[in-house]
Amino acid sequence: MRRAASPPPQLPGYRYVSLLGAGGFSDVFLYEQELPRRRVAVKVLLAEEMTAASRAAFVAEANLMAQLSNHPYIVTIYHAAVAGDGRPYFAMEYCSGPSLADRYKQAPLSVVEALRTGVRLSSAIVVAHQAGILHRDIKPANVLSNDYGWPALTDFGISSTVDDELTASTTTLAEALDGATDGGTGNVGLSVPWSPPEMFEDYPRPDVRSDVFSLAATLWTVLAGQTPFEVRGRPNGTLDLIGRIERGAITPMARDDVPRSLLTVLQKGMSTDPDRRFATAADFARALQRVELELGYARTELEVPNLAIAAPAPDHSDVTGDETRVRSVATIDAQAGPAAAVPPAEPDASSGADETHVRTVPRVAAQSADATPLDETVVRRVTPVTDASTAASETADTADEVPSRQRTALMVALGVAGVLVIGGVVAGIALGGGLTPEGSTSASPAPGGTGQAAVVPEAVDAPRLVGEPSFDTAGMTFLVENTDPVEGDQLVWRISNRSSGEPLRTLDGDTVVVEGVGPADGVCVEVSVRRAGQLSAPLEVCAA
Ligand SMILES: Nc1ncnc2c1ncn2[C@@H]1O[C@H](COP(=O)(O)OP(=O)(O)OP(=O)(O)O)[C@@H](O)[C@H]1O
Repeated sequence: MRRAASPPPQLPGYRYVSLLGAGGFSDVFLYEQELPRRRVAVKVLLAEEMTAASRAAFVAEANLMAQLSNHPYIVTIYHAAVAGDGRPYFAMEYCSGPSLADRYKQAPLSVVEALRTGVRLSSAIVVAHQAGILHRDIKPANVLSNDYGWPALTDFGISSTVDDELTASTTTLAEALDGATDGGTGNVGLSVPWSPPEMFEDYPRPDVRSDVFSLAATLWTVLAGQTPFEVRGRPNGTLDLIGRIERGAITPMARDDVPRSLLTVLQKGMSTDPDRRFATAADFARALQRVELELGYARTELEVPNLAIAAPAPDHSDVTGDETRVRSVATIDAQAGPAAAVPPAEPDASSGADETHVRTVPRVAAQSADATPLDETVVRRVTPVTDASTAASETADTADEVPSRQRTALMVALGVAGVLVIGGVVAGIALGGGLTPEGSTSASPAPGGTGQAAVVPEAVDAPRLVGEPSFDTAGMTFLVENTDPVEGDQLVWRISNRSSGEPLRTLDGDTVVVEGVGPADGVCVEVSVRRAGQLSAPLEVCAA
């Protein structure tokens, strides 16, 4: 149940106009800024939520949004301060149009608009992921629209959640259910309809694919006019929804103008198994673009500044045989930037096909997608990886560590205004780059807007290769050694040059086996030591 709004604070330089909405921890008001004169939305933390943790989370939300604010499809933050009554607030772009939730409840979106919106939102998500930020609460209500009708992603309140805040707002599932028995309109379960199944684990490990799921579920919702796991005429309480989400029981779309290819893309985006989803939001966007081309619509550009994303090989995996084959999408142009972005490492044509290249990647600063020379030494972007994020990437091989879904033990954290949050710290992410050298500085700040103090850890030595890689029917095999082991260390690896979004796997032992890889496949593997959430510089082993 929505509470009464708090009184709007007196803000020097701003004149209060009206209430825009009341959230769980904050109110949002419309003000008129005097200079420059414009309308702004001001989000104010509630007086009763002024714990250190809530304040930190609030500041973190402002910082995360500010970090992404230049993006055309992310709400712009203008200013943050503390009001005279002691409440922190931030002023942001006023989005005068309806949210996607308002829209779809009025009438489902047309296919062309859903596609365009999907690509635009994907670009916002790509940029967030590139900066190491998972949104974690993508849903129609968090997609506002501005004066031009463009979508504007907002509400990074969950993204910035820190441990303390979760502690402060954690309750049991039973308590949560009290407020969420009506299929997504309850006080607590508002985000359940768009949440991926991994969020219902005892120890959720969301990663970029979790945001892909929520994005696909959001598009499904605006097309269907209802959430994807809701069944009209049947109970749609939180447990009903969670059960269907875990089973992947998407309710068939009750309209016949949505092409099968689009349904297939959205279904793939909502796969129960994260490995079966699109690996990145960019991949998801490309699939939507292919549908646009298939239908003869103009392709919506993916607005990802200064980042060239190589065109995928034509991907027909998400279309079925009885439909029009889609054309592959050309390379998404980089915005004007200082230099070309760094393509994935190519096998060196000058070297023998059977040669195996082994090199330790030097410690480098994280690089934005610009100005990186294509030389032999450093050829990949590096993005921040936190312990939570790296764990998040380990979908396959951490099953032993993660108890199976035990709903009775499931603890549910209540986020702002009924958002269901399950999980711990802000999840940073690894996206399309190499493993992050521990201690490297980052062009894109790590998800440091969490309100947590930055810690500069001790350097962790890269592992070393023992002997030479060998190849047999199993694939490529090689041995690595943690040269300076500390209790709790783990070796982690992933293929580094195949596509963005390759999962990071924990090595059980010291032998890396890359299945199905032959000596001439040009596959590179990076191996790092993970210690207390930090990764060493990677050892890179390439079959080229
Ligand atoms: N920039 C904005 N322009 C216009 N309206 C806004 C803006 N930001 C938020 N609102 C409105 O204010 C209300 C609350 O905003 P928001 O969702 O960010 O708060 P919250 O406390 O995080 O809520 P929730 O618990 O739903 O996440 C919503 O109805 C939203 O539509």
